[in-house]
Amino acid sequence: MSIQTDDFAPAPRVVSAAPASPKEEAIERALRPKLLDEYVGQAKVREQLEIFIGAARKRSEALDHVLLFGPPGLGKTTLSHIIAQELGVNLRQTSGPVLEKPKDLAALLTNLEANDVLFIDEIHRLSPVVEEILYPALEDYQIDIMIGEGPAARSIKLDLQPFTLVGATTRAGMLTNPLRDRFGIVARLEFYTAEELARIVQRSAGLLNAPMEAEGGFEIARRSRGTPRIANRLLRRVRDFADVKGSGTITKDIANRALAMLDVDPQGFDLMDRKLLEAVIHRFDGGPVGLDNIAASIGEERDTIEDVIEPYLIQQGFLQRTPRGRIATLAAYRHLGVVPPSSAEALFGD
Ligand SMILES: Nc1ncnc2c1ncn2[C@@H]1O[C@H](COP(=O)(O)OP(=O)(O)OP(=O)(O)O)[C@@H](O)[C@H]1O
Ligand SMILES: [Mg+2]
Repeated sequence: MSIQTDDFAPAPRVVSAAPASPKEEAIERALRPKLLDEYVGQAKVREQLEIFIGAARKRSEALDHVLLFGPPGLGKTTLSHIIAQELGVNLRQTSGPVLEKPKDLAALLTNLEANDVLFIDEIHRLSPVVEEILYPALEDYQIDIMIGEGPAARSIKLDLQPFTLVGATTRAGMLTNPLRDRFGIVARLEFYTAEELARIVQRSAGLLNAPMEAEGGFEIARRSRGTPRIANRLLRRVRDFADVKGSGTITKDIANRALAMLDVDPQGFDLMDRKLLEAVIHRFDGGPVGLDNIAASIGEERDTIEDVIEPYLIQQGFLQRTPRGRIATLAAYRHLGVVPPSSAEALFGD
């Protein structure tokens, strides 16, 4: 009998913001809003895009290049699809790490039709040689490609159709300046409010044919770390719980019990969040402590801490990022039921 390595894969973190599996990605696709009107929240970004897309359509021009940035699961990929849909053009999709050689990108670019959208996910991970090709493409819709090899090699210019690049990244800070400067529209996605997430959960429950009371939906929304991907994931787990332990309807009580079983606390924090706060408080006296020390202490990758765990803790005011390292705030002490030292009172008390 062969052993599948999957059997030993660690259980995915229930509130991790990355898609857990190909199956989850398929479900996500089904729940993805297709039009700007169905896209909940991010009012400012939506309003801007509505105007710019409307103008581009009216003039039958390509939309300006768009950079979308923000933590995982907030709707960057969703928005890129919506942009193409609203423009009424094709969407070609790729990602920074996939584009290894200049010719990979050249092939994509030369196949674009007029005003198409090219979506490059994880655009901060483009290799420098590929990025070089992109500059003239973005600016003048032209690329320089090398033909032949050795002494006979020469460079020729190719004209491209006008197109829109939509780049997505969790780390705007890691983009090179010349690349960032070439985006006419830069949109930062923010964490969603509980009310906005409640609307998303309500809509998804409808699509999944899951009976749900409003209060049950709100309980899920409130504990989803401001992230639609997590909201949709928790919804599916709570629905399972409702089917097995209840009558099938997602009530407030069912949601509470299911989320407790999943170790999601009333603040929406999971084990990793609490582990991080506990480490800062107990092992590093509340900080300031550097990222590498935190990473070693909780056995998590630096990048995961910076991209996935920290942003929400910081946004919620449980952690502060200072030049000297991370500091736990009074809210963090209170959340863990630890009496804060006087130094923390002095720093954060009012
Ligand atoms: N504004 C929104 N309204 C409704 N649903 C949303 C919204 N944003 C995201 N979602 C839902 O959340 C899921 C995850 O969103 P998406 O894949 O677009 O995130 P992402 O920002 O691209 O994440 P990553 O950084 O991991 O690529 C989508 O499948 C979609 O169902
Ligand atoms: Mg994405």
